[in-house]
Amino acid sequence: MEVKKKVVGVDNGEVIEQWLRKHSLIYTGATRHPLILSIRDGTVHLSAFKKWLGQDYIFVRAFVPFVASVLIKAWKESDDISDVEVILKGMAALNDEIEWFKREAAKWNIELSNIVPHKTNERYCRFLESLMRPEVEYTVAITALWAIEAVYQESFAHCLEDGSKTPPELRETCQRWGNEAFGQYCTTLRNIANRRLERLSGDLLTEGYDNVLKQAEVVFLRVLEYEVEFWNMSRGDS
Ligand SMILES: Cc1ncc(CNC=O)c(N)n1
Repeated sequence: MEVKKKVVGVDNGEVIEQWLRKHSLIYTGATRHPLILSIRDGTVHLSAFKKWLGQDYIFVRAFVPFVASVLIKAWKESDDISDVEVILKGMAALNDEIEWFKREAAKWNIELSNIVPHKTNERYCRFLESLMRPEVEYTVAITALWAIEAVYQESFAHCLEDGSKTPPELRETCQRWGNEAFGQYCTTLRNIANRRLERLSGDLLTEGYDNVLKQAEVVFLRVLEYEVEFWNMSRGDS
């Protein structure tokens, strides 16, 4: 039996909000990357956009089994049955997304079957694979899922804000992740992650509680690093 002790009277705010303050530099690096800023100001090189599109299709194909693994963890470990439904809706959206990638690639004359995964992409996909292991706690995995989605949501929403000069032919791409419903999905994921992380913060006597909290923070930071590298790769910096 798990022994738990909730610390009362201690409230440092929500864990993720604390991390966002603590790691704001790297978070901004991932969500306001020069590639995103160039889309927003209309100076983006279409070669960079096309490179991103082809590589991201490969990434998303690997992302599907990762999300499936989070779904399994939610089913096994979550204290709230609605988590499974939230993740299932996310998976359903990925089904549409894969079809969208195929249509978008055809529009740009990109042959998806010929795309060779870039080293940076392979590293990120291997990282996802490491998070699929059963030993990785649900709390850690859902934190990663939130972070991965949030970076895209914040990045592409920025390209749609008033005053942005995003080229018309790229607006649909920005809409895909920058739209309100996707923003809502990310907020729901963050709430789930916060709920799980806060439970850990309170569970002083649960064995390894601080360990899982640390693991989740490290995974959050790794996601941000991989996202920055992914943008860099698309610009041809690596
Ligand atoms: C590299 C990367 N990060 C996050 C996302 C957004 N999630 C699913 O589409 C993505 N497509 N690609």
